[in-house]
This record gives sequence, C-alpha cells and structure tokens, in this order.
Amino acid sequence: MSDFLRIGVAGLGTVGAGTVRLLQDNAALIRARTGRRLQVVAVSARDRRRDRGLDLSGIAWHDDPVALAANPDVDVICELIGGADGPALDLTLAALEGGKPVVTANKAMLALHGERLAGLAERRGAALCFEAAVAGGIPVIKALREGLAANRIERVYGILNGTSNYILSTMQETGREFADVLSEAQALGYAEADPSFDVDGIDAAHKLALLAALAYGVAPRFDQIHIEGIRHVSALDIALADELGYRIKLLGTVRYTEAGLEQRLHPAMVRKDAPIAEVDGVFNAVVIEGDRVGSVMLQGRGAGAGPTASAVTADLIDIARGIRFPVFGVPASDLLTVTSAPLSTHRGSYYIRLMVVDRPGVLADVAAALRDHDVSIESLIQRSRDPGNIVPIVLTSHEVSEAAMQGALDLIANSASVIEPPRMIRIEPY
Ligand SMILES: NC(=O)C1=CN([C@@H]2O[C@H](COP(=O)(O)OP(=O)(O)OC[C@H]3O[C@@H](n4cnc5c(N)ncnc54)[C@H](O)[C@@H]3O)[C@@H](O)[C@H]2O)C=CC1
Ligand SMILES: N[C@@H](CC=O)C(=O)O
Ligand code: NA
Repeated sequence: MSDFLRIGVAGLGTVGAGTVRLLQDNAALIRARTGRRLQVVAVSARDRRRDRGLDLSGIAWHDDPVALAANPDVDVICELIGGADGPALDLTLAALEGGKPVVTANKAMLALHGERLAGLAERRGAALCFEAAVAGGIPVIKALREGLAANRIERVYGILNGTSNYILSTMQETGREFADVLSEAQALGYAEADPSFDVDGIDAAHKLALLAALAYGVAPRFDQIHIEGIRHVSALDIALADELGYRIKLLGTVRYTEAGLEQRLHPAMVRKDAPIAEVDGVFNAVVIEGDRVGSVMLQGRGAGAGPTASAVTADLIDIARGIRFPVFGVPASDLLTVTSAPLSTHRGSYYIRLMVVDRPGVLADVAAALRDHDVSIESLIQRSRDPGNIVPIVLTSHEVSEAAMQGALDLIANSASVIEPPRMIRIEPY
C-alpha cells in the first residue's frame, strides 16, 4: 500500500471546505492512526476565484467535477456537491465505474439511486461510503453496519434534520412563528441549497431511507416514505403540547409492523422527559432498538462544517486502512424491494387541535364524530367560553388506528363550526 492516499474533492462549500481544512489541520494525527498521508491533490468547485480561507496551492483544479474521476493522480473521490442527479451522480458513476472509491455526504443521491450505485460499487470492487449523509457527525452508519450488526433491529427513530430541529427548538424557546425563524437557520449554514428540503421533511426522509436500508436490508426507497414537514406546526401547537407534557419534534421512524415496513417522517409529540425531547438546536439524535442490545441513543451535531467533515474523513480513514463494507450492510444483489405499509394501518395516539366558533353543541358534534369512529378521548382542553368567538379545542386520543382517526377528522372538518382544517399530530409512546 502506498504511503499516500490521494484525494479529489468535488464541491468546496460548507462540507467540502470543512473537509479540506480538517485534513490539513489534523494531518499528523490521521497519519499516526492510518500509517498513511491523506492528501488532497485535486479539487473542483463552481468558482475558482472565491476565497474560502483554504490553502489550495499545489492542488489541481478541475472546472468539470467529472474530470476528477479520470485524473490518474486521484485515488479516491469525495463527492460534496449535492443534488440527487446532475454532476454529483455523474461523478459518482464515473468514479465507481473506474473502480475508484467514493465518499459522499449526499443523502439525496443515495436515497434515489443507492441500490444502483451500491451494485456498481460492489461489481467494481470500490468502496462507497456515506457516514456524513445521515445525521452529520454522528457515527450512525457505522453503529448500524458494524457495532450493532449482530442485532435484529426492532425500531429506528430519530431527529434527522438539524435545520428543522433548530426551528422547532427556537419556536419552543421564544414563542416565535415558523416563518420568523427559518431565515435565521439558513444564515447558520445548516440548510440545504433548497431549504424546503429541510422544512418539508424531504432531507430527513432521504436519511430515513438510508437508515431503513441498513437496519432491514431493503433497497433505499424514498418514494415509499410517508412525509410531512413542519410548516403547519404553529407556536400555538408548541405551547399546547408543552401544557400537555410534550415536545414537538420532526421524527423519522422505521420498523416492521404486522402490516409491513412502516417508514414515516412527520412532526410528532414526545414526552418532555424522554431523552429525545431534550435534543435541541442543530443537534440530531438516533435511537436504535436491537433485540439484544436494547435501546441505544446516539446524539450529536447533524450539520455544519466541522461535524460533517468529521464523518467524511472517518470514511476516508477506513479507505486508507483498506477496510471495505457492503454499502448497505448486505450485498447489493440481496437488498429486498419492499412496499411500505400504508399509514392508515398505523396505530397510535393523536393530538387534535380544532379552531371552532364557540357556540352550543360544537363539542357534542365533535364527540359524536369521534364516537362514530371508535376514537376514545384521553384529554380535552377548551378554555375560553365566549359565545361567538373562535377558540381552540384540543384533545388527545387513546390508541386508535390512523384510518379511524382520519375518518373522524373528515367528519369534523365538514362541520360548519370548524373554521380551519383540523391539525393532527401523532403522539409517540416515548
Ligand atoms: N451543510 C451541511 O451541514 C451538510 C451537508 N450535507 C451534504 O453535503 C453536500 C454538500 O453540502 P454543502 O457543503 O452544504 O453545500 P454547499 O452549497 O455549501 O457547497 C456545494 C459546493 O458544490 C459546488 N458545486 C455545485 N455545483 C457544482 C458543479 N456543477 N461543479 C463543481 N462544483 C459544483 C459549489 O461550488 C460548492 O462549492 C450535500 O449533498 C449536502 O446534502 C450533509 C450533511 C451536512
Ligand atoms: N440541511 C441538513 C444538513 C445535514 O444533513 C440539516 O439541516 O440537517
Ligand atoms: Na453520520
């Protein structure tokens, strides 16, 4: 094995620049741990003249990132451009086709093309590593693929998007509304190029598809995930949840139920004293429940230059050490193709908020709709009694099927006294 591992970095934004900086700053300790020099020899980004505060002297520049794959001086590619298709995918395909290992932080690309890329990587004998793609600096890919590999996984759930967790935590702390907080999160450099990926749950669903693949040996299938974002979570819901003893988090969950593989990503209420409820700001957390180990919770920074570069570089270190794993923990040809269980089969408790005109009989109508669908109420809050005013009615249910709850909500929504669509948030049992 040569003394040098020569790296080509495509993309010099938050993650790319952070990775080059880490490799330069920690060169000596990485050399001591691998016995090799990890050296960036070529880069590609959109703007050659931009000052990134990096010393790029002696490093080759390619305007076309795909050219990095053909550069004979490059042993391994770091794809840090982003985007499911376009140059990121072209570069990854070209590198793997040529037998070059690829390290990527690109969950969008892997959630949509992971099965194909894993197959290609394994056929060509090239590593394809993506620790940075899920929960940034938290070593969750390694945990599932290596440390917990002996377990039957019973459930994986977690906070998988730093931007939306930052928004929800700030709304909780300050009582401000969603729209006020979004631009602040963007300015901190956590958001995706298109921030709707963060707030509409798409980014977290990309990550959930990868966790599902590792936990259950299924091909990542983004299109099989039920996705709801946080745009509809209001400061009022956060305050009411607090009163009821809950926090609202954007949670991804994957597990097998009697109806099949459940893959869902949506705002959820968790008890205030649950460890995951205390994970705030840009922090992410992933809970993995294994049949032998029990529950393992990993938490840390899910976004930002340093944490993400830490994960990218850990993958480079594996490659420098000559370690290669099946991309999704099982040979790509063995990945199962599954259709997710429909959410109508989900069973759980629910928080419902209705905005109603306060007049006699409203509550009786709501109760009748719930009774007709066998939904039993656990708690109910109706505070103001000012006839004619618009007031919230808030209730939580006992465990019930989502189909039944949805049936009741459809009836309630049709009532003339209910003046906006009912808000429903699932309550998790932890
Ligand atoms: N920012 C974060 O905290 C995290 C980001 N990621 C992922 O890392 C990847 C990179 O994200 P960021 O660094 O935040 O993005 P960024 O927008 O800061 O940087 C993207 C880089 O790619 C370059 N680029 C874009 N199109 C190009 C092209 N056609 N040719 C050459 N270079 C091109 C840009 O010039 C820029 O240097 C994405 O896949 C993202 O999802 C993953 C974990 C955390
Ligand atoms: N935009 C993402 C970045 C990391 O994956 C996030 O906010 O978590
Ligand atoms: Na990670």
